[in-house]
Amino acid sequence: MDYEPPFLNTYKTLLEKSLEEDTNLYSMVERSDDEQLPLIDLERLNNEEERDECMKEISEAASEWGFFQVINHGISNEIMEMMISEQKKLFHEPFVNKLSAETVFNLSPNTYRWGNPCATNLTQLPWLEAFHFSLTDIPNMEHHITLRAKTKALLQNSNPALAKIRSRLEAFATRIATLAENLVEILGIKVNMNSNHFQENYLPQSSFVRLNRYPPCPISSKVYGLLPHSDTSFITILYQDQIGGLQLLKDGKWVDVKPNPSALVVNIGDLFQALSNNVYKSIKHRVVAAEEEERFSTAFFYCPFNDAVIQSENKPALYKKFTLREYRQQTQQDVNQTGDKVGLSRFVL
Ligand SMILES: O=C(O)CCC(=O)C(=O)O
Ligand SMILES: [Fe+2]
Repeated sequence: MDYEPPFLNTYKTLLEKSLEEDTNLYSMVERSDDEQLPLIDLERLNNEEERDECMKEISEAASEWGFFQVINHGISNEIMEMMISEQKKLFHEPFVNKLSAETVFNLSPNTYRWGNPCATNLTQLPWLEAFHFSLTDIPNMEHHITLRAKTKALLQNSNPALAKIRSRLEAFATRIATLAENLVEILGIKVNMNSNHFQENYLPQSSFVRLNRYPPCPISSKVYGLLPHSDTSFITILYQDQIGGLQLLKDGKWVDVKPNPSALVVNIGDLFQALSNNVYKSIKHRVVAAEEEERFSTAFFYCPFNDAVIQSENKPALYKKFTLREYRQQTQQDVNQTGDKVGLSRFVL
């Protein structure tokens, strides 16, 4: 198919080396079938009698699981379906169009990514392609298109999916940012932050929307769809299609996050774990590669601006204060040197 990134060709040497070993990546840590991820009905926040109980469930899920699902979250099925269908069209554009999207649409470098050019063995190779959009890039896409009005027809012919996705991204990001703001405010109250803390200190202009596609994978027991990781964000909100594959680590076992068409998955990121002094947990998660079917997910990473200072009000503080910029520099350095991001443990006092 002309839209598939050339995984097999590009990573031929890695594949040949590792195929000789008879390992199954997923049998190394046990899976748990009996754990049920909390499912929270946000409609209850609008009911005076149930509001407090609902807030309590949200913060308990964030500290016990670091993950929960929400329904009645205010983002209509229509918005989600339009986003996903546009996302599909985008990923089904010829591979060369996806590669040239950054230049044509004036996007930040590394918006489109696939695989891992630094992988030295198969376990470091995510079987994934993604568009990682900075929120500040989305309006610029329009600007750029307008500026090049004369060539617009040409652009739309060569890459109609990207020309159209801007409005879908905007509708999705605006609504999901409101949900993120409501959730962090609720979570913040439970760890003694005043209700405007996020608005006053972090103005989240540097949030991201990430569109993920997991291509069918002929060697699905040997690679991850997405490697085990924690998110850097305050919180992440994710919509996944019905294929399944997302798993989170709980008490040393991998737990499936079963798809639910009405639910969004919320998880705590590293920054909120630090800000809450470990009350809330940024939990490792991964995606299992699937053999037959492609899988789509859409993630919103609620992040502060780069110079925002992350420091907990709770005493005694467990982490040094740091800025998001410092955190990113450290994790990048660790990834380059060790292949792993290391993360918050670098900032422990
Ligand atoms: O695709 C998924 O289900 C998870 C995606 C994810 O964890 C991420 O993009 O950080
Ligand atoms: Fe993630």
